[in-house]
Order: sequence, then C-alpha cells, then structure tokens
Amino acid sequence: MTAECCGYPISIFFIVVNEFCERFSYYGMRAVLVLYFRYFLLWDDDLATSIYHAFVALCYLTPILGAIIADSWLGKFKTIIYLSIVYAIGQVTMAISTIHDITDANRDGTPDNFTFHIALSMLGLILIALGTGGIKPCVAAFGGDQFQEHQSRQLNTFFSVFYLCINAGSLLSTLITPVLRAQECGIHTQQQCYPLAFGVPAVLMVISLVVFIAGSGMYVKTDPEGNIMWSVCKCIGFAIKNRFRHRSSSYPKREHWMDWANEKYDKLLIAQIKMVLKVLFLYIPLPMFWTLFDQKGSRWTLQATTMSGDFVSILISTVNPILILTLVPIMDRLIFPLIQKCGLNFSPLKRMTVGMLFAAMAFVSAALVQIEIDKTLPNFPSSSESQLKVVNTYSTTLNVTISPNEHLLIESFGVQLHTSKHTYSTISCMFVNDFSLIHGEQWCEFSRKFGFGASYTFLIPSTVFSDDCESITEVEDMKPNSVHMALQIPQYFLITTGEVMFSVTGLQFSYSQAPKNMKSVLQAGWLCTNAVGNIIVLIVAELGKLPKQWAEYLLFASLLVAVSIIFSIMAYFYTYIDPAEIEAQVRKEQGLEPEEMEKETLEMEEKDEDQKNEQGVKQTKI
Ligand SMILES: CC(C)[C@H](NC(=O)[C@H](C)N)C(=O)O
Repeated sequence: MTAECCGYPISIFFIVVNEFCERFSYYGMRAVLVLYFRYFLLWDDDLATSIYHAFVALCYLTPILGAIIADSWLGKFKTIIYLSIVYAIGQVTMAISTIHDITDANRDGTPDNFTFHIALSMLGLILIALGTGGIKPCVAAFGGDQFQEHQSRQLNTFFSVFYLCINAGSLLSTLITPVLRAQECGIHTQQQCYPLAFGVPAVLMVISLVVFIAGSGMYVKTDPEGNIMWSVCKCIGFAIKNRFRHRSSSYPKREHWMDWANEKYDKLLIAQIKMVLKVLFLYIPLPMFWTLFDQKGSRWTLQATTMSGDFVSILISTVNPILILTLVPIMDRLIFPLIQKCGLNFSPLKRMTVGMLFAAMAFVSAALVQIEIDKTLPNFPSSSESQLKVVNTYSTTLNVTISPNEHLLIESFGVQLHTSKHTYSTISCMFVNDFSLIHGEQWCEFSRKFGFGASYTFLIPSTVFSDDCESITEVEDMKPNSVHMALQIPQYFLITTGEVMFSVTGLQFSYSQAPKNMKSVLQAGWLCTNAVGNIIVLIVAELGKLPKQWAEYLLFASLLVAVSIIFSIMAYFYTYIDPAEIEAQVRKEQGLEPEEMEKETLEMEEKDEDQKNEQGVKQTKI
C-alpha cells in the first residue's frame, strides 16, 4: 500500500518536481545553445542551426534506448537514476566547455583552442541527448506506475500536472538563461557569461536527480521481466516466418497474423505484442502533427521578424508554455467535463483528432497573417531582374532610359562615407534609435525611432557642414513592418489548444494502452512520432519552399486535415483495451497463477464504471 494524500500517491510529488527541474535544465540549455554556437564557437548560421536541429532530433530518438534498458534490463527506477547521472555529467561538461579562460592563453577574451571547446561541447551534447531522451519515456511511465487500478481519474490528472510541470520548467528557464548569458564574467577578461547560462541548467539537473532519489522509499517499482524487447523481436520474426511457411491455402487461416507464433511462444507474450502493435500502427500518421507544431520555432519565428512590435524573442519563446499553463486547467476542469455533461463521448482518440484539426486551423491563421504581411512587403527584384535607384538633385526633371542588357551593381558596406571613393553605403542595424554624422568636431544627429524592416536613404549635399543639418534629405525606400505581431496570437492559441488535446491525451493514451511490461516502450514509440516530425521539418526546410509562404502554410494545413481524416478512420476501428484485464484473461485460459488472477479480478470488479466511461473504454478480447 502506498502513502496517499488527497487520493494521490505521495511519491508522484517527487516525480513531478523531478520533471520540472529536468525540463528547466533541458529547455534552459536549449535557449542559449544556438547563441553559444554562433557567438562563442563563431559558427555560421547554417552550421549552428543544423547542429541544433540534429541535437533535438537525437533527443527524441534516444527514448527507444532508454525504454529498452528500462523494460528489459534495469527497470524504470534504476534507468532514471543512471541516465540522469549521465545527463548531469553532460550538462556539467557543456558548462565547462563554455569557459573561455581555459584556453585563452593570450588573454584577449577569445578562446585560443576552438577544437578543445568544440570537442568538449559535442561530448556534453551527446551525453545530454542520451540522458534526456533515455529518461523521458521512463519518467512518465514510472509516474503512471505509482497509481493503483481504482485511481484512473487521478492518473489522468497526473498526466495533466506532469505536462504543466514540463511547461513551467520550460517557461522559467527560457526566460532566465538568456538573462544569465547577458551577464559578464571571466577570470582574465569579462565576457558574456555562458558558463552561468549553462551552469544553472547543470545545477537544476543535479537537483532533479537528488529530488528523485529522495523519493526512493515511496515508489512502486516494477521489475523488468527479462529481455522483453529481444523476445518481442524473436516472436514477431517467428510469426512472419511461420506464416510464410504455411502460405498455401490448404492451411486454415488464423484470426491474427501474430497467432502464427502460437506454436512456439507464450500466449501472454503474443497478446501483449498484439496490444503494442495495434497502438504503434495507430501512431503512423501522428508525426504530421509534430511537423506543423515544430514550425513554431522556424517558419513562424521568421514570420515574426517581418512584423512590427519589439517583443519578438520574448513572445516567441514563452507564448507556448504560458498558454499551456492556462489551457491545461481550463480544458481539464471546464471544457472536458462540460462536454461529458452534454452526454458526448469525447474519447482520447477523438481528442487527438480534434487536436490535429486545431493545429491545421493554426496554419490557416498563419496563412491569413502571411497574406496581410505580403501586402506590406516591398517588391524585391527577382533573380532575373535588377533594381536601380536614381536620385535626382538636379534642378530640373530628367528622363531616364534603361538599356536592358546592362547591369549595375553598387555595393559598399561600412559606416564611413568617403566623398571620393564610395559615395554610397548600406548599414543594417538592430534597434536603431539615433544616427549621427561625425566630421571632426561637427556632427548632425537624427534622434528618433527607425522602424523595423524599413530602409532609408540619406542624401548629404556637399554643403552640409557649412550650412546646417536641415539640408540632409531622408528618403524612406522601404516602409517599416506594419502588421503587428499580436496578429500571431490566434495561431499560437490554436496550435497550443491542439497541443493540449493531442499531446497530453497521447501521453495518457500511450500509458493506458500498454501492457505492464512495455509501458516505457510505448512511451518511447509516442516520443518517436515527435522525432520523425522534427526530421520531416528538416527535410522540408532543405527541399525549399513554395514561392508563396502563405501557400506553404495552407498546404501543411490541408495535409494535416487529410492525415486527421485518415487517423479518425483508424481510430474508429480501434477498440480501447484494458491491458491488465486481457493479461488476466490469457492467464486464465492458460490456467496459470490462480491467486494472482483472483487478485486482479477483484481489483477489476472494484473499478469505477464511470471512470471507464470517462476514458471511453470498450472492453474487448484481443
Ligand atoms: C516535446 C513535448 C511536446 C513537451 N514539450 C512541451 O510541452 C512544450 C514546451 N510545450 C516536452 O516533453 O518537452
């Protein structure tokens, strides 16, 4: 019997605090990673973003490894501890790799041996990916294991609170670590404080581990049942081989292709594999949701840069977790109970389908915003055109004729305007509030806010300093961005509503439909849909885009609608199961473990029927 508080096992307190600290550590480190690549290692934008995306994809592929270790070998508890140690070592390694003084022998403020810093940070990132991905499927499943059969309502609330902790950790760390980076620190020279920005996430990971260990005495720990993954692979392999051997029509058909393993394998294992395969099959269309979801960080960020408003980076990195923190309680306490009261069965798979449709609507909203932005953007010359600007300071109107075969290129960057060599200069700056022309002691100052996205030309007559600065003419070549960033809020709201319906439900569904000894494996399968979605984004980004961005948004929205229709058809044919009941049934048929079975039957009878309905459970025999 586990210790309880308000109907919840006390042990889950340690698990949700552990998740909060771990997500703080992960998202905090991620928030400054590209900046570290760009401004510390001095990589270019392409290399920095490629390595960043490869790291994120790796973090969602390693859950398979963690799940295999947990379900087949160490059990969830030990896997979480060992891989958290690997994770903490990775974070510390990463933080050390950012100390510029280690290799700054000449004390000029920049590291002298970049290879050392690159090697150390890559090692750190690999350990982090192994740790964060490895523990991810285990922590959620381990949390679920703490609940007993009669606590299914509390189990659902746990997954919502778990998701809230993920987002609270993400929100705080994304706000805090960039501020830490902006501090100055160093032994020989003062530089931007990357060691602090990466060091705090490392400390949080150590705290996460300590909190998890502190709950040791209270956890329900299930032991792994041997090398389950290997048995699963062998069993599937045998079923395929046996089916092939008996392909002639003279052999009677079997109800399910896995039944061809009956000759050699335990019925219980076959039943468990059937349960897992049914859910994994259902997951096939799901990466499409993540493909759209993950574009928040790429296409939508770029969209924001063509809009007006000064809070780009803050809005982008925090709007999603803030909305999650607001929407999860509203959905759980208000919307879902209300739907249930209306007598509608809003089963998990229906919620996930509606979640996908919300994400599709978010992209329609993004397309509408893009159309508004496009109206305000200047027409840039295409690859087969040139743009010519002629400034007439002569006292009379002049006619300009252009010979189509001649190309004119004037290009000079810098801040010095020479009168003889270069008479033209382009300066691109962020946050331009004032602009001064200095000539010895004399100067002209233009103090005002220059709009984002705008381009200005200043015409300086030869008499400027003898006359006065009034004679300088300012021409607005390109208008500042005028579509306000607030217009992006509906798309963020829609995608986050979709996330709550899709992701929180998917987490619960993956746990509830998995047999006891494969809970982590199914969590890992769920996380893999996220990894595949990320990889699709990378491929799409590489393949290029449609000529019109709004058209690309609409294409993605249509694809997701198509996928959600396919998913809803698959979901229609899916029958919700109670894995424990099926396992008990198989055992009964095999005449095994009567005491154990009796206990399980009793527990099942005690189950609250209302709670079953809430989950849309239809019992079936697999
Ligand atoms: C990747 C998951 C969907 C989840 N992310 C979020 O909840 C974001 C921050 N809204 C995670 O487990 O990190």
